[in-house]
Amino acid sequence: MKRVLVLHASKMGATKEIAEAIGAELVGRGLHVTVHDVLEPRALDGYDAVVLGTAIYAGRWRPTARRFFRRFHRELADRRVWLFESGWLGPRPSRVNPTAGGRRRATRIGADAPMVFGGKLDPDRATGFLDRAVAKRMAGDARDWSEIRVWADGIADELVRDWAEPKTGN
Ligand SMILES: Cc1cc2nc3c(=O)[nH]c(=O)nc-3n(C[C@H](O)[C@H](O)[C@H](O)COP(=O)(O)O)c2cc1C
Repeated sequence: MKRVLVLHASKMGATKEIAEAIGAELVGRGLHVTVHDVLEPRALDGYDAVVLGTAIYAGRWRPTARRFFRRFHRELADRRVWLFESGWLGPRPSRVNPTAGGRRRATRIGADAPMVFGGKLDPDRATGFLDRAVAKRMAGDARDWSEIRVWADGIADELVRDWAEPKTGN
């Protein structure tokens, strides 16, 4: 059975919840899925596809996601990989661009540029002066669960098609 690894690099939990929703959608489509913090994997052996999501802080991927990518970029280049970033808050901007670092990493492994989802800021989850100050000013939840499910469904469509058993008996 082919396996999908869904990884999240989250500081306050919003990106982790997006990764869990993606994982649940893929499971609903009959795929074998593991959802983990990006810190966990010691190797990617046994996983045929990877979905990697990171929160964006100050225009950059989380340090744990950057480290993961540095360590595993060769293994990622050998697999189907989808990337997503979670960041913007408030009303949906007319155009949302992935970070420059995210685009560069995607190119390096032959993946599409990261999908960008809205994020969430909850002052109760923020620690540290800066995070608390920003979270108070920009508190809100811009995640669009149907958009997230549709994106995950697109991944499932591609994987199911790629992994379909060759037809016999014609
Ligand atoms: C200090 C701070 C800086 C942030 N910088 C950015 C940013 O540069 N771009 C962006 O899109 N979102 C930014 N955000 C919003 C977060 O990325 C967003 O709230 C995200 O969903 C948090 O994910 P997490 O809960 O998984 O850590 C920032 C938030 C804080 C608190």
